[in-house]
Amino acid sequence: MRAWSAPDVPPLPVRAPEVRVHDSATGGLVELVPPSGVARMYVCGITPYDATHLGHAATYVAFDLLNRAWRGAGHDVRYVQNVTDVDDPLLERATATGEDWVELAERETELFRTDMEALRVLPPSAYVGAVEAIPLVVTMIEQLQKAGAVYPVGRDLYFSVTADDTFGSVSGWDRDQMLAIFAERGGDPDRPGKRDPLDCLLWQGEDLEARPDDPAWDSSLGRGRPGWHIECSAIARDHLGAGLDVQGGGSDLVFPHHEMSASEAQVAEPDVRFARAYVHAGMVALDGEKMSKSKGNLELVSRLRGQGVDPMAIRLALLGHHYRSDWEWTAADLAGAVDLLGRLREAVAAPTGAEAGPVIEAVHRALATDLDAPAALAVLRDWADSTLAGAGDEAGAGKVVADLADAALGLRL
Ligand SMILES: Nc1ncnc2c1ncn2[C@@H]1O[C@H](COS(=O)(=O)NC(=O)[C@@H](N)CS)[C@@H](O)[C@H]1O
Ligand SMILES: [Zn+2]
Repeated sequence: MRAWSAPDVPPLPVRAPEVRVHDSATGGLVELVPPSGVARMYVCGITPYDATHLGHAATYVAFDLLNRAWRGAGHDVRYVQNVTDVDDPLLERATATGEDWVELAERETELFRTDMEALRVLPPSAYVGAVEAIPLVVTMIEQLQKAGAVYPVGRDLYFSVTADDTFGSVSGWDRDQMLAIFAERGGDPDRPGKRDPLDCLLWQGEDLEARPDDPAWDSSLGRGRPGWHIECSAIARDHLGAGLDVQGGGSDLVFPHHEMSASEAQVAEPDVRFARAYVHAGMVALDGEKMSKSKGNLELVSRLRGQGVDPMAIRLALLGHHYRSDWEWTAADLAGAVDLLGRLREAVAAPTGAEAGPVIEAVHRALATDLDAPAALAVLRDWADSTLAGAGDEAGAGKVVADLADAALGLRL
């Protein structure tokens, strides 16, 4: 599947330090020096409807910071992202709005691409849809069958979580916590015939009585469609190989999605840990509740853009919050970002300014420390304030700071 066009990344005169990020599995900071020299990151993509809300945008900007921090430290990055272009929530939305589910997915994926371009998010090297990945999914399920980790319930196939003795190591949750949230996030703990309530769906067999409108594909497993978690295990393994550096997404994916994806991949490739770090972005709320499609409390990037809001002001507002924090989107947030954007642009346009060298070093250090964009913005704001107050006489400082803001933060000033 086509990704989107890449913004240019201006070269900087100095190399950034190696980046350390918080790993959900260990609860600590992990230094992400890619052993293979090429950083490999899988970030879960959208389920293409109600795109691109500001929660989506905040999460993809967060991983864009990691992508840029790796590049700033001199590493190439192989970044893979999926599109969950077949799954229950998408089919339900298509039915509810009377749309063809394929057209809905294509339209919303295209809107997402244009929003990512406007926000200057670097595109993935591979952008893979669940539908196009069905052969990869079937192959991985066949491997899991050989490992004895698959069993049927009716027409469907389930993954047996007891097949993986590291199950639970991504979230660190105990069974009660898992059981409490599993049903809310797509699980079916109470389905009769399952060996363990936490076992998850791998393949949903076609059932023309119960779900006559559902799409289905022929496979060695029979006619059906893939479950959610296995899609990411299979796409990541195929496009990045086992032992990738980061599996990423919003914090609502820690369990069951990333736990199950890792377990399935690890049973398929027992000797290698699926990812060296599991990185999760906080939840953005609106009107007091997490922005979510089911609640419909959404602010869309495209709506703001349609109102003439500069996408760089949207990006700046997102960067003002630490990527792991949960926070509330407000109009005041955006207004503050519009104002700061104006000040930064005025300062970098000044013929001389305060010394740029220390700004590069401080911004790089902030981002290398768990992607601390708010700290990086404070450095830029201080530089702009002193430059606009007439301090410093370094000719060309503005150009250097503008290149830094672009390369490290994706902000085109
Ligand atoms: N309110 C929110 N704040 C921050 N991130 C969010 C929010 N809502 C969703 N996300 C993140 O946005 C990404 C896409 O979410 S999604 O459209 O629901 N799609 C999925 O979660 C699956 N397609 C992943 S394979 C996920 O990483 C999710 O965690
Ligand atoms: Zn995923």
